[in-house]
Parts: sequence; C-alpha cells; structure tokens
Amino acid sequence: MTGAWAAMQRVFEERERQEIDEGRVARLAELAARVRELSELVILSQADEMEIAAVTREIELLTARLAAAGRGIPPSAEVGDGGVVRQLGSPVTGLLNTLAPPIEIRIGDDGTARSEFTLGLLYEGPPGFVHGGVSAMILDHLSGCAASANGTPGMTAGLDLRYRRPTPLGVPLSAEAKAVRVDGRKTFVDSRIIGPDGRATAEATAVFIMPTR
Ligand SMILES: CCCCCCCCCC(=O)SCCNC(=O)CCNC(=O)[C@H](O)C(C)(C)COP(=O)(O)OP(=O)(O)OC[C@H]1O[C@@H](n2cnc3c(N)ncnc32)[C@H](O)[C@@H]1OP(=O)(O)O
Repeated sequence: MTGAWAAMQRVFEERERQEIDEGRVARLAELAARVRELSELVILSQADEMEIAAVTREIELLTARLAAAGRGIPPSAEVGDGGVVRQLGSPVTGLLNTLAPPIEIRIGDDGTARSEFTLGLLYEGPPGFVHGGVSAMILDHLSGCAASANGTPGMTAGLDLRYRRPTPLGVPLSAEAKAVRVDGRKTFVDSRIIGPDGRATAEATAVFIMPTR
C-alpha cells in the first residue's frame, strides 16, 4: 500500500462515519453564499476607513461565535445520482466552501460531465478575465468527474491545457469533459470551457491514474 493511498483511505473512513443533516447543510450553504458576497465587497466596497474598521470588528465577533461551538471534521464526499460526487468542502463545487464559485456538475447519458456557471471578480486574472489557474482548476475537477463517471476514477497525473482566448468574467460560461481513452490504469479525458459566443476559451487533455494500493 502506498503512503498516499493509505492516508486517503484513513481520511475517507473517518469522514464516512459522520451523519449528514441536510437541513444543516442548507443553512451552512446559505451562510457560505453570504460570505462569498462579503468577499467580493472586501474588494469593491467604497466604505470609509471608520466603517471598514467597524465592520471588521463585527466580523471578528461573528467568527468568534462560530469558533465557540468548536471545530469538527470536514464532511465526507458522497456519490449521488448519475455518479456525481458531492463534496461539500471542495474548492470547485463545495457548497460550503466560500472559495468555490461553486459550480454544479451533472453527468449526461453519454458520460460527459457538464456545467454552466458565471465567474465573478474573485476569480479575476488579467483585468476583466478569468485567472488561468481558475480555468485549470475547473477543467481538472470536471475531468476528474468524467473519469469517475467512466468507472475509472484516479488522481490527476497530468493536465495539458491550452488557453485559446481570454475567458470573460461576469458572463455565462459552460464547460464539458469526457473520458476518451483508457489504457491500463490511465484514463485520458478531453475538456473545454466555452464562452458566451460558443467558442472554446480553454481546452485540456488530462490523464488520471488510479494509485496502486
Ligand atoms: C471521485 C472524485 C471526483 C472529484 C474530481 C477530483 C478532481 C481533482 C483531482 C485532483 O486534484 S488530484 C490532485 C493532484 N494530483 C496529485 O496529487 C497526484 C500526485 N501523483 C501521484 O499520486 C502519482 O504520481 C500517481 C498516482 C498519479 C501515479 O503514480 P503511480 O506510481 O501509480 O504511477 P506511475 O508513475 O508508475 O505511472 C503509471 C503509468 O502512467 C504513466 N504516466 C504517469 N504520469 C503520466 C502523465 N502525466 N501522462 C501520461 N502518462 C503518465 C507512467 O509512464 C506509467 O506508464 P506505464 O504503465 O505505461 O509504464
């Protein structure tokens, strides 16, 4: 058993033992959505220095209130309908992760993983456009879901990405990924992000490898 595989199994088993209360998840998702709005306002707000200091103090108090209840362990990942993995803490799709856009992924009958989303200012790279690392993160994750949906999940071993044209912020985008070839433990997945004009802004081929046990 490799070290990484054993470590992942331990984390997985510990998280599996937790009950997930959907009512609580819905409330926390609402909290995360409000924190995302707050994050954007940290960049954009025109509040004066006094107001910024006052808001900072209020947020400190709110953080202390949540911390007072103690810290648990992150929720487990679950496989839902159509093989879509729900990972509440994921930085890409996690409803409870305030760093995540979050994007929603569904798997088509032909195994293609698809998503539609709009990326705001928090994901800016070049002025007015999406950061290349964010595009890579989304295509990596979407491709991982396509590999899983293909019945051949694995760790990303490589992500060969071409940025064809800048990906615009603040407009509806879509992305898709599909497993195109399996070679032993390797699964090759093609993916792309598509702009509002229907043209690909970024295209990738990823290789996923199931670690040896
Ligand atoms: C289910 C949840 C869905 C959620 C989606 C999640 C998506 C997000 C995924 C990630 O972010 S994963 C995190 C980022 N990736 C990593 O941290 C992986 C770190 N690397 C590893 O753990 C190991 O390198 C790895 C398990 C990928 C492979 O190690 P192995 O020792 O098992 O493989 P090995 O190096 O022996 O290579 C196996 C074969 O693959 C080939 N190979 C390795 N890297 C390759 C590559 N990049 N491209 C093509 N082939 C490659 C290698 O030449 C060899 O070919 P042959 O079998 O023909 O000899």
